[in-house]
Amino acid sequence: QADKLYRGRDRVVVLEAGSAQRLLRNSTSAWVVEFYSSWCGHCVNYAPTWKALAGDVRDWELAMRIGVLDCADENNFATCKEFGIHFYPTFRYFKALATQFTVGENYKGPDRELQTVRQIMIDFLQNHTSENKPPAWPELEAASSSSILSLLDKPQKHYTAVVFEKESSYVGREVILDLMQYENIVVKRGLDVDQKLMEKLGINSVPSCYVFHPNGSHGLVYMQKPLRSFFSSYIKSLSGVTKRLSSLRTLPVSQNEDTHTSLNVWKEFDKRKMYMADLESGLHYLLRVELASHKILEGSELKTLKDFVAILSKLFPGRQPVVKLLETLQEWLVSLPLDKIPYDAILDLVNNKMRISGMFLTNRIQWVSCQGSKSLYRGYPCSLWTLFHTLTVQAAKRHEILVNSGFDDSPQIVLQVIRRYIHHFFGCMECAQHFEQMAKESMDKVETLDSAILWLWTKHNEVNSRLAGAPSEDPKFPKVSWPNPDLCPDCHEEVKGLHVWKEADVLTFLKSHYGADNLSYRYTEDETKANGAAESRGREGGQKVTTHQRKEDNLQILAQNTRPGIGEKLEKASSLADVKRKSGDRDIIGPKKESKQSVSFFGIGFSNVDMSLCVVLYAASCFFLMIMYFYFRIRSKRWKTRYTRPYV
Ligand SMILES: Cc1cc2nc3c(=O)[nH]c(=O)nc-3n(C[C@H](O)[C@H](O)[C@H](O)COP(=O)(O)OP(=O)(O)OC[C@H]3O[C@@H](n4cnc5c(N)ncnc54)[C@H](O)[C@@H]3O)c2cc1C
Repeated sequence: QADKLYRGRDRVVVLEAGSAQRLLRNSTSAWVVEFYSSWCGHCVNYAPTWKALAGDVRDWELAMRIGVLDCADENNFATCKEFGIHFYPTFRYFKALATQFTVGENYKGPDRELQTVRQIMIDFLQNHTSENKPPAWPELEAASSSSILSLLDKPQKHYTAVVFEKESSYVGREVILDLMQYENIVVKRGLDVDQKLMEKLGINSVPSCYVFHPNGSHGLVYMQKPLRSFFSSYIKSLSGVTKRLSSLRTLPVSQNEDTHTSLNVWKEFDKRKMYMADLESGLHYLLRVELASHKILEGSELKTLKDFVAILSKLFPGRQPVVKLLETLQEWLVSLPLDKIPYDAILDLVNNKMRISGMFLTNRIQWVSCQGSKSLYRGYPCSLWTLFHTLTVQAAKRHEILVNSGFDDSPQIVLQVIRRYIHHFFGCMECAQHFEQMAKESMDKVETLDSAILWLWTKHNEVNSRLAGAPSEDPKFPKVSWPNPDLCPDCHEEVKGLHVWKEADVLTFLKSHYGADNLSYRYTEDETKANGAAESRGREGGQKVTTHQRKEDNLQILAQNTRPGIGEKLEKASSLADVKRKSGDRDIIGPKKESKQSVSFFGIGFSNVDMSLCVVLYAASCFFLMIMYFYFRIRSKRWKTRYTRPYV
């Protein structure tokens, strides 16, 4: 709990999967919610502003509440998907008294400064119609001159404070909301347009505050500075103006004080190694959370997904079930004659259909070399960098595989696909913008696959130096130029007292660090499955093996399960794949050795399940033949005795 970005005392309501919809629907207050991700550096950096805003408008909570929802928390994945959150942070407004589920309205302010957000909150409150405006809300519209004049020399039950200001000013409305939970006071907003009224009350400058006392006296209040805080605190200090008791028992501030007791046990690791648990956890997040937030994929998004999965299927140095899953997904995407794909169909394939056939990717997050000293640090972006570096290294080692698989011979091929992935799908929008800027400057100049490895390394170091010292930096893992001398002494040199990188040595180091041989399978979901991994390390050798018969089954099952129209096309895709297979148009890369789980006869691959079925069928047919044999033997004996019995 201590390492969460937001806590109850921050006055921000921490929404969770179970509470979000319930609190946001039919609420008597409007809401502004930040959907954030604890791995997103910008969200971490912005947290102090969001907390400060929540503290600043704490008296407005009967009209508007400030919430947060952590989309990096596994429990909230589905909820963030329901709200259609693609990028972090995303700010959404929710109107009060909404009877239906809504995904809210996007924040459209020019910046995210505290004051701008506060003013847009007021605009949003004023956008409520008479039907969805709770009766307890104060009036934010300017009062008419006549209603203000009617207060003169007339005793009332309570104070009335009028903040005179320009039409464009927000001070009056802010003071009204600051005082909305106080009794014995009504605050109104007056505009400086009625010069006669202004002269009558002796107001020469705006904003100014004019107070009508219960005893009928009234007068202009002298303020040292005409600021919201000065007006509000003066009015709150008037004798008899007190906070309503019911307001003191405010709405629940946060549900999360006692929840989230996830016990993150520190995992010891070797910083010289790469961990499969990081790669698989990152891949799980990428496929099941980041991409899954896009309901339908089409156009350049779909093309990017296809290319990215194709690169992964050729270069991911994973365990066999994972590699098979990627290969099958790639084949499925390629053979699909659709220009739009509902992402749920992909999820169904990955989560259900493939699993039946033994293709499997963990659905648990286990950060090892990407774990942070607190849960708000590191994690997914660290695993994504690791994956990207691995792909550039694998591309250089296994270039011919890419070319044989129909990729163009460009040395930038992997970098360009990574660039498009980041542009379309990476949840941290600011990160994507920075990366695009770097790519625009120099990615096109990359001329060899080795320089692609070095390009990514250089750019990653640029990001490291930009982020050094930022609040998102994990103190236990400071952002430094990498690899440091401790990791790679050969990579460093001094020329005339100045540090220089020895790029040839850096390249050798990167190839070794991000090579499949440097992968540790410790902490993977089932370490025993690592024998599959040892086999798949042979992928660096890049040999062809047989493909999966189950792909066609998957397509057929999917065809039955998806929408009409898409179903038909999926069936066609199935037969297309069949034609492709018969014509020998296949080029799937797999383990060097034939795995224990896959046996090949006449170019057709059989899994353990296939083999077991064969054995069962074989045994059943033997059994059946035996029964037939004995049956006919007994019949023939009876027949013989009947016909050979002598006549009497
Ligand atoms: C494409 C991309 C762009 C990003 N842009 C931003 C941004 O603009 N602003 C922001 O706040 N956050 C950004 N992030 C996130 C940020 O870079 C870090 O990933 C995050 O802060 C977690 O940092 P970390 O300490 O885990 O190390 P990371 O920087 O994530 O590095 C992960 C691991 O890679 C290795 N490594 C470090 N440097 C290099 C290198 N130069 N070459 C090869 N390997 C290396 C180390 O083993 C390190 O532990 C971006 C992430 C990605 C994937």
